[in-house]
Amino acid sequence: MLEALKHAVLEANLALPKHKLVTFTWGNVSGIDRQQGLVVIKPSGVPYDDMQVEHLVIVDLDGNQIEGTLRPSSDTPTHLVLYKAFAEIGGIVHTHSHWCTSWAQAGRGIPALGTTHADYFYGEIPCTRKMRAEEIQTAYEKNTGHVIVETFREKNPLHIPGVLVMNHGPFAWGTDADNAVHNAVVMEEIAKIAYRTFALAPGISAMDQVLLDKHFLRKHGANAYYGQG
Ligand SMILES: O=C(CO)[C@@H](O)[C@H](O)COP(=O)(O)O
Repeated sequence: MLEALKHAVLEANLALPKHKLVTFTWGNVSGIDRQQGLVVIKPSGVPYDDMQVEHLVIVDLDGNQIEGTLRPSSDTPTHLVLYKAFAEIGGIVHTHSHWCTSWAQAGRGIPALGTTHADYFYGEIPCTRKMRAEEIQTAYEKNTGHVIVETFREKNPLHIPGVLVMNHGPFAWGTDADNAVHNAVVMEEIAKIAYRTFALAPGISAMDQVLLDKHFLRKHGANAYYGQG
């Protein structure tokens, strides 16, 4: 069982440079086995070209390293906070993809401006608040997870499968590691399209709710293929 998850997480990590979402060793992908309470995650600092399944690290939800000789991703505590807070998700991606990271550095959420967005995100892709100095100086990665969870207090993480961490970059998630990468790719495309939309129409408002409903709910509502109700 865990072998299959390890291979799925490896493939998801290797998809990041293929989709040009990362440079060098930036970014990371994890997947969770909810029955065993174990998370498989990318090893820290390993070039994607060199990455093998035996390099992957397994941790429990308290962060104890269960398997693997390398250090787990430096963002592991963030992943673990999200797995504990969002019980429905099975995979998490963090990247420094250019367009999403630009919106995150500007501290701006990405409003829903068109159907490309509406097919995957049921409203604005939010940006977290700025982290306080003491949050950064103590348990930075864990607190990054906490500000994401705080941002989603009134939101369904399956309806908005991603977030922009202010001054940092995007995190995306999904039903598994592969779905999380899919959402990360879509998020980057949406960020690029939205930037260009604002360049053409600076004062533009978010799309009408009726069109947002139509597109999101026909793809993710009850009985939809993706089953994300
Ligand atoms: O957020 C960051 C750096 O700002 C991370 O994405 C690193 O770029 C990758 O760290 P490892 O997963 O290799 O530890």
